[in-house]
Amino acid sequence: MEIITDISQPLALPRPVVTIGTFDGVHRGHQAILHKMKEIAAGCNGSPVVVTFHPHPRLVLGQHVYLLSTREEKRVAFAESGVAHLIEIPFTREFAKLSAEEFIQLIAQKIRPEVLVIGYDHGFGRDRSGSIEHLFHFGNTLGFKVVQVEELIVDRHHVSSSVIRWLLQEGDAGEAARLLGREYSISGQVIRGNQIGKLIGYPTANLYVDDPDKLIPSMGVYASRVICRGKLYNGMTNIGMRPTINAHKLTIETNIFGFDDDIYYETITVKLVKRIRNEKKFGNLDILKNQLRNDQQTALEILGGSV
Ligand SMILES: Cc1cc2nc3c(=O)[nH]c(=O)nc-3n(C[C@H](O)[C@H](O)[C@H](O)COP(=O)(O)O)c2cc1C
Ligand SMILES: Nc1ncnc2c1ncn2[C@@H]1O[C@H](COP(=O)(O)OP(=O)(O)O)[C@@H](O)[C@H]1O
Repeated sequence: MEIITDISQPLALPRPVVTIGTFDGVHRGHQAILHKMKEIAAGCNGSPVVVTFHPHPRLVLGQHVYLLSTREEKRVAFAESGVAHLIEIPFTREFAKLSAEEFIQLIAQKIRPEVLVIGYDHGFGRDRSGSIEHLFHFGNTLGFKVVQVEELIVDRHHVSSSVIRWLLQEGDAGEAARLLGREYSISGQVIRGNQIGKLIGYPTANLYVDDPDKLIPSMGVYASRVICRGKLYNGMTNIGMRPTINAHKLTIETNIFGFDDDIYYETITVKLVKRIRNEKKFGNLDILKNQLRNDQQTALEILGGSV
């Protein structure tokens, strides 16, 4: 996948079939759009092109939001979905001032789309004032076809980035995964903790998350899967303050099943499968250790397999 971050000059992409959006999470609704785009591109010997923005427009416009995907995660999701060219427009306050018409003219001049595939609620240009009706109109005058993709509903939820954010902030990792089309994942470097994990027989890899805007789901204990050194393991993850050891900082820590090695400063990815319970304050480390044994059992029932 080619990544383009400069559209000051016209691009010469072969028969571009284009979609435009912020695509936070690259969830099942987004995937339906990407699928349609690829299908159309395959039918006309065209190339699937995604136009997105970085940083996320809401962050630039001062409406803070915790995001489902980092820039890198979004890139990986697009590449895996078969996108040929990814155009990441640097989003600035200046850029946000473009009217709907100016924005679409810019896209038409620099990218020359043959087809524009768009979601059901797409708003573009200043204050998202451009609607799908505008697009059909501009398509006619600027010479591209517009295809709209229907809204996707999964388990009675409208699939949208904000619904998935809400589910994760409620701790419902299972339902979030259904809407995302994959488990919600967090990647980071393994850092040192208080060395209590090994002492009680459950070493935990503590994650340092580099991106301050990455959404951290609600505190609690989760059944998880872990990518470590290129392999997938079962595990259990605690997101919390660890009241039992009187710690005061939010940590994300994972006991990886069937694994025993030093992975300090290595990067791992934790995929949250399902929430097991709330974090609690236990009277002593022995009681916590018993609880961890039960958690491991519960996690294995959810994940299937053995330690
Ligand atoms: C699956 C799991 C569940 C946990 N649940 C709790 C909990 O309910 N309460 C708590 O205080 N700490 C909990 N912890 C955190 C432990 O206190 C922590 O792993 C231990 O203090 C080791 O910390 P260290 O990695 O800094 O050495 C949990 C950890 C894991 C992996
Ligand atoms: N099965 C495992 N799961 C997680 N970490 C493991 C495992 N086996 C070994 N380790 C190593 O042990 C470290 C965690 O041990 P722990 O005593 O909890 O130390 P810390 O307090 O520094 O996290 C991890 O960072 C990793 O390097």
